[in-house]
Amino acid sequence: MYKEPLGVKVDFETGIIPGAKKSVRRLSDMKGYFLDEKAWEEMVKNGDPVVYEVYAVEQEEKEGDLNFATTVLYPGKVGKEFFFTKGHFHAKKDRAEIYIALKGKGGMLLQTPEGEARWIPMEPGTVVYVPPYWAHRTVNTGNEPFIFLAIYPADAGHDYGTIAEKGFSKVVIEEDGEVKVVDNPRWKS
Ligand SMILES: O=P(O)(O)OC[C@H]1O[C@](O)(CO)[C@@H](O)[C@@H]1O
Ligand SMILES: [Fe+2]
Repeated sequence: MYKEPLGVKVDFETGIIPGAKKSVRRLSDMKGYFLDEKAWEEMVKNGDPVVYEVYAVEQEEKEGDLNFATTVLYPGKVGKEFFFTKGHFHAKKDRAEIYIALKGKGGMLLQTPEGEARWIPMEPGTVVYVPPYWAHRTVNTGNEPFIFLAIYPADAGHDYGTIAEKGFSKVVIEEDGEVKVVDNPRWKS
């Protein structure tokens, strides 16, 4: 009747959670996500790098329960665009989430269903509150792995479709040696 409590030690240096389910996203898993399609194709041909790894401790999809996961988002760029996670709305759209940055440098792009975007820079210790209804994507703007912990309702689910199709209204690029958050030229609301 009662579930067993759990204490695990997250390795803040590597992001590894012992016993967690690991998934790996390579660049080839992210077709259509980056603006520079030629650069994407070249990089997929030349080694198809791992963009990020997720270590997840997940429960049954029931209201009231919680999941947690670390993500190790590697440094890199496709063209001018920094490596990022796919990004998603929650399938249950009104579910919120908390992110805690552990290592490296990056940020989070958030967006309403109408396409209003926000950028929140993240460094170790930054806690980000993702309110209900906001899509969210993390971006590595540094040159070492960007590692963070996410805590989310077990019944939140993932809706990747909208973002896969339309992307975010902003993109995070490097220009003149600077990190810039600019309008996505391909965005259509
Ligand atoms: O699910 P995405 O967009 O690939 O991003 C990965 C991260 O987001 C989560 O889905 C939580 O929002 C985690 O599994 C992981 O921390
Ligand atoms: Fe989420």
